[in-house]
Amino acid sequence: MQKTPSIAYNLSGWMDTSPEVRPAVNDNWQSRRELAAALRRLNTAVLTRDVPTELLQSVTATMQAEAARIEANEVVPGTKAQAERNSTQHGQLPDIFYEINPASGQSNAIAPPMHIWQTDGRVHACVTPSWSYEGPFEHLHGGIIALLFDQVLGAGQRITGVAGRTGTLEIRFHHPTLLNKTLHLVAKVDRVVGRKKFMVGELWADDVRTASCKGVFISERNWPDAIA
Ligand SMILES: CCCCC/C=C\C/C=C\C/C=C\C/C=C\CCCC(=O)SCCNC(=O)CCNC(=O)[C@H](O)C(C)(C)COP(=O)(O)OP(=O)(O)OC[C@H]1O[C@@H](n2cnc3c(N)ncnc32)[C@H](O)[C@@H]1OP(=O)(O)O
Repeated sequence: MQKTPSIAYNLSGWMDTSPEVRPAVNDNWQSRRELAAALRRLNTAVLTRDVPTELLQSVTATMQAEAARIEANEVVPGTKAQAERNSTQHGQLPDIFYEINPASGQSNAIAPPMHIWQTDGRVHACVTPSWSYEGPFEHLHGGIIALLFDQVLGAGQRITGVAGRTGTLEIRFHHPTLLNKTLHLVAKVDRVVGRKKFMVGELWADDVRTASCKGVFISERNWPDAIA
């Protein structure tokens, strides 16, 4: 039997329709974005500077104390729990998804963060991975490329109207992908066969296609249309 769509799980409105990152939904999320940006900066600085041991130890002590101050607050673990709070501070599911996703979340310090938008039946994305994402010397880690593709193809499947999980991702790495450069991704639905959505995508650095991806996403059984 079809589940009754719950407003709390409606993701519509999650994806942008323009290359502009949307403003945070409130001051709390704006502050989280700024903290995430500071954490990314700190991480990249630690990885790319010749830092004296004493300074590293001092910063560690400060950061441990700051982490404890944050941890002293009420625990709200994960997208679902955050959405169920349904408060002005926590926002609705699309807002939360936009902020905390590990590939595109503006408020998630481990996200590069990639920005995704939909136009003309395709999904586009741009991202500028820093030194924090290095794999081979001076180039982007292949596992991070897989993350970016999973997210962009996963976002693109919503064009079909039904959400699903990643079944298979197949990536071909054509050329090394430079760091600290704005990359563009594009994805579209190739075909739909039953519950299987076959997606295709490409990663571009300027006019060089550095990787391409095919993905199969399996529509959720009995999942309400509202999740798409
Ligand atoms: C909570 C669900 C909602 C998910 C939310 C996702 C997106 C929301 C939408 C928009 C949001 C925006 C961005 C996207 C965000 C994130 C994207 C990343 C998503 C992920 O990162 S997600 C984590 C990694 N992912 C998993 O953790 C999956 C683990 N796994 C399973 O949960 C099952 O394994 C499943 C569901 C895959 C299938 O299970 P099932 O029981 O529903 O399917 P079943 O066996 O009935 O097969 C039906 C037909 O699919 C074929 N088939 C089966 N498995 C296949 C496979 N792996 N590859 C290719 N084809 C496959 C069969 O061959 C058959 O084909 P045929 O009909 O022709 O016989």
